[in-house]
Amino acid sequence: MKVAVLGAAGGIGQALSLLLKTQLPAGSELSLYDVAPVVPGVAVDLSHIPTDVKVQGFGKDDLASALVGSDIVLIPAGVPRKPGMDRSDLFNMNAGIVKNLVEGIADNCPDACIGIITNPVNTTVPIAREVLKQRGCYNKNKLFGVTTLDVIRSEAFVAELRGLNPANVTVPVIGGHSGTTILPLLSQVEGVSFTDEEIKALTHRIQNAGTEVVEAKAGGGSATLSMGQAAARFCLSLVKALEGQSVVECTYVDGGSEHAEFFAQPVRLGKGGVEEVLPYGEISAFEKQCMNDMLEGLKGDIQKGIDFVS
Ligand SMILES: NC(=O)C1=CN([C@@H]2O[C@H](COP(=O)(O)OP(=O)(O)OC[C@H]3O[C@@H](n4cnc5c(N)ncnc54)[C@H](O)[C@@H]3O)[C@@H](O)[C@H]2O)C=CC1
Ligand SMILES: O=C([O-])CC(=O)C(=O)O
Repeated sequence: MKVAVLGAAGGIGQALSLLLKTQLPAGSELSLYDVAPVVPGVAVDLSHIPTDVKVQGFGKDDLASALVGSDIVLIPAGVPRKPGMDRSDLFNMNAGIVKNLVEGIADNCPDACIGIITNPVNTTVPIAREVLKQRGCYNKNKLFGVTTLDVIRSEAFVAELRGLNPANVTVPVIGGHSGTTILPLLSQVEGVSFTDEEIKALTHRIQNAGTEVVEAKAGGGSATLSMGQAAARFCLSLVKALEGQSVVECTYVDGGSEHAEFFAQPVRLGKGGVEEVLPYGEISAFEKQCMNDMLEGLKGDIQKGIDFVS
């Protein structure tokens, strides 16, 4: 199994690469690419950890070598938010970065599963689709917006509120990955009930958790460590799936929803990537209202990505 991380020298990239160096199956290869000159050093540093995962670093002119033979490509390359910015404010900087990197994927490892982390995810994933379509190698079962951070935050916050072990808490999160498009299905958390006030407050906290980190970091960036963990969880699920196990994760995918062209919901992963987009089940009246209120915004985010490429 070969996993490439594009943007590997950044805050997310380094945390993610560390987790993958210690948790990928024995015999895997980890390929680290970044335009920052420190990337070979990140690879050397990680290579001193005694696990059976081979790490190689690639600088800005070596994208092709970094990508060739990859089964999974994760993209956390790009600029993070500062206080006062929305994720959509990152579009001007990050849209072109994602477009270029996905062109590289199309040219060098067109069959790889691609996990997009770069914000605004609601828009960068449609950009990736349009690029892959233009290059004639689009497989909707292999393109994912990584929304796992919304899931792990929901698990952490629910467990914290009810004094539970987070390992035993599961919360599906559907929709997109910004503000009100993030829709945690708290009505589906097993064995736990909430008052209407708790539901409102928790939903708001989950939707604004990225901003909570951005403000706490006071200009020093956005979530990197929790995102590293979230991306590692998603990647390791994908590895298991490609090896033949059936695994379910919530992720932002193409074509599985009546609501919007791209939509995050539970997906059964297998050898071919997405095996089945699962129904998200019954939702509460509050969740239905939240969904209706956010759909227009989500569709606008998606269209912006399509327009960028065409
Ligand atoms: N999907 C999600 O849930 C989350 C997404 N993010 C997003 O992830 C992105 C990265 O965040 P951080 O790691 O905190 O930023 P960072 O600034 O620490 O790292 C970004 C890295 O990308 C590299 N880079 C820039 N242009 C590149 C290119 N063309 N090719 C390869 N590498 C390139 C930079 O050199 C840098 O090392 C941001 O867009 C951020 O908004 C952040 C948190 C959660
Ligand atoms: O909020 C941000 O800019 C980064 C992000 O996507 C998150 O932490 O969920």
